Amino acid sequence: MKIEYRDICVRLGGKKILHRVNLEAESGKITGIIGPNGCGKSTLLKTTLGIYPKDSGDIFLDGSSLNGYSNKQLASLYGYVGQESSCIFDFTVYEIVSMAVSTKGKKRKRTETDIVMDSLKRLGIASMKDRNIQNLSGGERKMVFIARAFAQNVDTIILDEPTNHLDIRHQLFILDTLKRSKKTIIIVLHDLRLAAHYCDCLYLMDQGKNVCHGKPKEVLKKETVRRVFGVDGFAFEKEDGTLDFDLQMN
Ligand SMILES: Nc1ncnc2c1ncn2[C@@H]1O[C@H](COP(=O)(O)OP(=O)(O)OP(=O)(O)O)[C@@H](O)[C@H]1O
Repeated sequence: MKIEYRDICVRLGGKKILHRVNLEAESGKITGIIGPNGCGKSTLLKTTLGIYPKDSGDIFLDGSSLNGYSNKQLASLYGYVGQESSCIFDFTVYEIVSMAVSTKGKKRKRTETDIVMDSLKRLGIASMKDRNIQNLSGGERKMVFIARAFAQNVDTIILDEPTNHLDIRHQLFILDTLKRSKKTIIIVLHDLRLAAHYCDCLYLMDQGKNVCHGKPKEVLKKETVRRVFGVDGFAFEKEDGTLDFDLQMN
């Protein structure tokens, strides 16, 4: 599915946070959102689910406006993995993931157990199924919430810094899993190396506005990186054709 954010304006606590932000996420591609702390990345994602109301602007799914959809309807359209992965209730990993499996109005060939276990296996955490979510580490919890997004069995997954709390092996594993899924992925990333390597398209934001977008090599140019992040770095193509990011540290 293709998602388009058109001219999204958001005001929070009387302050304008997003100023006519645009974004298009193509079907089956990974679209990354990057930008300094506080520039509005999470706010944009939260408008997708109606967590924050829009002042103006609209979001379209495959060309149809989602204006007027309830938060519940919006939540059923996307898998969402927020920054927070804490849970105050005593649920097992299995129970958390099973909450995403919708039984309403769908004739399913697979049982709830199949769907939950497939999602846990996909994330390599099937052995944790009976553990209390509260007793897991931050990284383990993050994996559970990503498994839950897969169990929802929707075309689009939206993730806010999913690599947060994960060790480097799991960061790569998660991004490889998302890439292989061929779903429409919108992802906020801080690590510009991961953004350059894994994203098909990047949107750079600053101070609640779009700065530029395009292929990682076009966005992560030396001048742009210096202007927006205040550091020296740039994306470059390696011999095998994949992209990397060179951060110069003095
Ligand atoms: N509920 C809220 N009420 C008032 N201001 C808010 C609220 N949520 C976020 N903000 C402000 O909106 C701005 C954008 O925040 P947001 O969390 O979207 O940034 P971000 O780009 O995701 O940052 P980070 O990279 O640090 O996660 C910040 O200045 C933040 O303080």
